[in-house]
Amino acid sequence: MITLFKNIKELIQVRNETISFVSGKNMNVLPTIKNAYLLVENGIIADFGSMSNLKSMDADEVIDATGKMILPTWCDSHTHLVYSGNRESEFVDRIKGLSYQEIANKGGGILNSAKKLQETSEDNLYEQSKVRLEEVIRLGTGAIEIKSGYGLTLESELKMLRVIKRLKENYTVPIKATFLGAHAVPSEFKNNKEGYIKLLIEEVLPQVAQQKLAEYMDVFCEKGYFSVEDTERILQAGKKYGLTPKIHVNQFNSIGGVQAGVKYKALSVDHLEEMTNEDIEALKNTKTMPVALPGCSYFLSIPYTPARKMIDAGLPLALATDYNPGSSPSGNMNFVVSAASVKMKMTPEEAINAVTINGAYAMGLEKEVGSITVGKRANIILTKPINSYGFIPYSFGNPQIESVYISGKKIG
Ligand SMILES: N=CN[C@@H](CCC(=O)O)C(=O)O
Ligand SMILES: [Zn+2]
Repeated sequence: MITLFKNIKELIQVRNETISFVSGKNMNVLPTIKNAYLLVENGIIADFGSMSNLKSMDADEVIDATGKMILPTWCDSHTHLVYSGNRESEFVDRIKGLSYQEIANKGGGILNSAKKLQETSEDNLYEQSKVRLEEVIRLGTGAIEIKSGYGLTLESELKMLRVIKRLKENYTVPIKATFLGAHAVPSEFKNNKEGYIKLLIEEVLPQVAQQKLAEYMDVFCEKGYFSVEDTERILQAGKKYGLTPKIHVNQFNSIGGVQAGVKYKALSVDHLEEMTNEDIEALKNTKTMPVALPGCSYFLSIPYTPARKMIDAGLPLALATDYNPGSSPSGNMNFVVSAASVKMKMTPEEAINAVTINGAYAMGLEKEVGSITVGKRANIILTKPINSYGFIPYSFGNPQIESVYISGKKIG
């Protein structure tokens, strides 16, 4: 099957070769071709270039993209999309003045979601999760990472990971699974965190690895959750099973989680709302991708990751939704692009690089998605007629996507 997209007003994020990620000043460089064509063969990008170089050919399908733009789909490298129910009542509690931490201390928060998930059947959890996955694909997400971490028992963590596996089997978007057993200390272990860590290391991790249910592992390294020492122990245990870390750090406090991530060669360190100069220094010249989650900052009214300071210091940055019921109940990457520009002062070029090539790297998918490159999957966004790609962050809340193609097939 050959599909030709022709007369594309601007083809965005074109890279002749696969690159890992962009950092510092290069984040402000977004290569494009104006008046372009894109050729897709059997779901893979086969060719692209300027319309003036298009040779005559027999395509099975020709799509005239006059006035419209094409970009690679968004790469959402941090989500908790598999969850049960919602936490709307906590949202109302926060409106009335309680903080996220106060709600968590009262047994709400992650523990509230864990209780709901434990009481939900695997089939029902799958049904709830697939609705969210389909929704975010329609919003332009074409590769996604999903974490466990609302199970907090052997049985329920495995249940979550099996749901992620079923999503992988039934959808063609690339999905990466992350084991986040160390998301919170369950109430049964309230005064025995050590017991829970032992359970994770000695019982849950070996099962996750044996059943090949995750590519990555995560720890919520934060005051009141898991200390740097706990984090290092858990990462060390996961390393034995070949699980690469992608960790939650510096959401509320800078306690050394960034340094632990770098030490254990984490693929990414995520959140980073609180960053010291030492944290920024620690990330320099490493392969660990910093990931900012502006939806969480927006929803919890906490600081935004200091993107300007980090990029100006030469670091790369990826952006993701953190889609979860407590701190970011939205998987809309278009909002993330906009919030990054409006609130974090990232240029449209920086924001688009952060949600495409850098996002792909942050989940180990940079060879498959994240740019318009021959040989990559044809996971692409066709915009409505717009004047420039800067219109996407500018027109916040107004969808500029006309259609989404996954492996060359139009969705919906
Ligand atoms: N901070 C830790 N975990 C999630 C939120 C979990 C929740 O509140 O349910 C996050 O990334 O924001
Ligand atoms: Zn998260």
